[in-house]
Amino acid sequence: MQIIRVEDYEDISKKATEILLDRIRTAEKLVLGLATGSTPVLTYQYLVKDHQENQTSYQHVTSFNLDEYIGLPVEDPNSYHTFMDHHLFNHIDIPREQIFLPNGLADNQQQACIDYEKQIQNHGGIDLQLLGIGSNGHIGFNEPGTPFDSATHIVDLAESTRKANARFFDSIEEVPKQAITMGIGSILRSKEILLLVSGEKKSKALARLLEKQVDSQFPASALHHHAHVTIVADKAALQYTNEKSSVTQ
Ligand SMILES: N[C@@H]1[C@@H](O)[C@H](O)[C@@H](COP(=O)(O)O)O[C@@H]1O
Repeated sequence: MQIIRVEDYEDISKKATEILLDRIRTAEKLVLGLATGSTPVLTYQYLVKDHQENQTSYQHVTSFNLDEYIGLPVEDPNSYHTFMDHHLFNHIDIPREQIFLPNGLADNQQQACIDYEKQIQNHGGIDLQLLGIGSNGHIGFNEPGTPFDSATHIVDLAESTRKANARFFDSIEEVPKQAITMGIGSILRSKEILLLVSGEKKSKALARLLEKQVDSQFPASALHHHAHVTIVADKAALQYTNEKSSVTQ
């Protein structure tokens, strides 16, 4: 696990953009795993800016998002479909048919999970997975207790996760109670993982992750089972961490 320590959120986003652009520009074909939440927003803005200024192309990129709420129409402002269109897909040249998000509206949800997992595999797996982390250690929507070998599945969202995400909705009652998410196993099958952690509110979760105790009650700790994880974190997020030795400045 490589940890890149930077000053602040802006620098996290610049570093993440640099890593992503390196892969996007050098690969002949690339499968990106993408994340929602506030953390990657500025990274997406920088990717869009780069596309406008340097015409970096996404014609050869396929993307799979980590998760989606169950029951929100695709066009709902809070659906992750809308989030991704608004922050990234509407502004770059990725072909629409190469964009995949879990289907939160399927009649047969179990089948939708199986289909999503198959689609990822049919595209040769994810080359680079972008991740954020929840304060309780969730990755994607994999809440504490999720088996580390889980594939795409339906989850009941933790109250703490619904509360944290309520800021995007008019009230907590409107936050869906369920979501469809890539499993921890799906995430671990990615060839490379890039985890972005910003701010004081993630500092305890990051400190716990860097204790290196693997515990299913703390989903992000599964990342210790992966050989190629890069964490880009700012000073505020790293404030409880004494691991200066393993930190690249
Ligand atoms: N499903 C998403 C996660 O993929 C994200 O990593 C997490 C953290 O969000 P934020 O980046 O807003 O702190 O929130 C949501 O629950």
